[in-house]
Amino acid sequence: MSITVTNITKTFGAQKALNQISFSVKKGEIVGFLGPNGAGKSTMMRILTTYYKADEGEAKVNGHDVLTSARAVQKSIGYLPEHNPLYLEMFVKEYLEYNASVYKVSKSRISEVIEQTGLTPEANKKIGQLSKGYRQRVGLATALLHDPEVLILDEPTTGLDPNQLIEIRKLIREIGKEKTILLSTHIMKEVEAVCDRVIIINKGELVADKPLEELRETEEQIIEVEFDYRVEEVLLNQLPHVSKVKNTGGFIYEISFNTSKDMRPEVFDFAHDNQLKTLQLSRKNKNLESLFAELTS
Ligand SMILES: Nc1ncnc2c1ncn2[C@@H]1O[C@H](COP(=O)(O)OP(=O)(O)OP(=O)(O)O)[C@@H](O)[C@H]1O
Repeated sequence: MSITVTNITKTFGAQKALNQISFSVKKGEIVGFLGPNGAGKSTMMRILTTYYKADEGEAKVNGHDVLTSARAVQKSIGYLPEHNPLYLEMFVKEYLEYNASVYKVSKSRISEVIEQTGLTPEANKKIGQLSKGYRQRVGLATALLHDPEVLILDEPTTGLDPNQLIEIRKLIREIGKEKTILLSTHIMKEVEAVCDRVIIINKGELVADKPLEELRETEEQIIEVEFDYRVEEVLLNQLPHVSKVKNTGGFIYEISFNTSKDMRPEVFDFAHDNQLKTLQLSRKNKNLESLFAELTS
């Protein structure tokens, strides 16, 4: 395992930012760490990168304990913090050389990461002159300098325009062929585009840990229907394959079914048989977005 987290708890004053969190990340996996604002994502990442100490529990990176072997953990990890701190007055190459000297990294490695992160045309520019997307590349290049096995990326695409977003995601996928990556984000599309697995946390609690493949293959579908009058939920629960019925306001219902068969005609017939009018009817497959909404609302 590249990362193992066991029952980690972290409290700030009276607030529990993380409560008994456990998960692991296998070598070579790209795992999305998803959660609403304040869920505890950055706190978990700071514990893994040895910036914060947990109150309870154990965390290991490449088998090294974050508390007792902090140096070995730092050597194994490349970290791109949420607010990527860069010296805007420095030239790209100069900045990487400066960081390389801290890590005692060879000159040839600097050229390697410049090429790998697509920075070659910008290498002689000042960081302050770069677009946000290229500044993120500088952050990624810095995180990669000492050739760590594990990368921890805290919201790496925040504030990027749609083109830069695609480019950076492509780059992360490329890097992910060789490294283990834990990547935090608010963006579900990002997880779907880049990750093998998703971990969702909400208010410091782990609420889901699922392979993306499982979500893609799910047979669950949700039908949103609006009738012209109130319906008892017990009646809707009698429809075949129903797993859940939820009134989302007014006479609108969200009905979940466990089947790949299109259930819209059944719902339509149900309305007709019960002298109801169907004002609107739509079907969506259960995806990461609906799972996230269900688990964090
Ligand atoms: N150094 C700190 N001192 C006090 N409270 C903190 C500190 N760091 C984090 N917190 C609190 O812990 C909770 C979790 O914060 P964290 O930054 O880990 O969330 P997050 O999931 O990364 O959020 P976001 O998506 O907004 O970046 C928040 O309520 C935050 O205010």
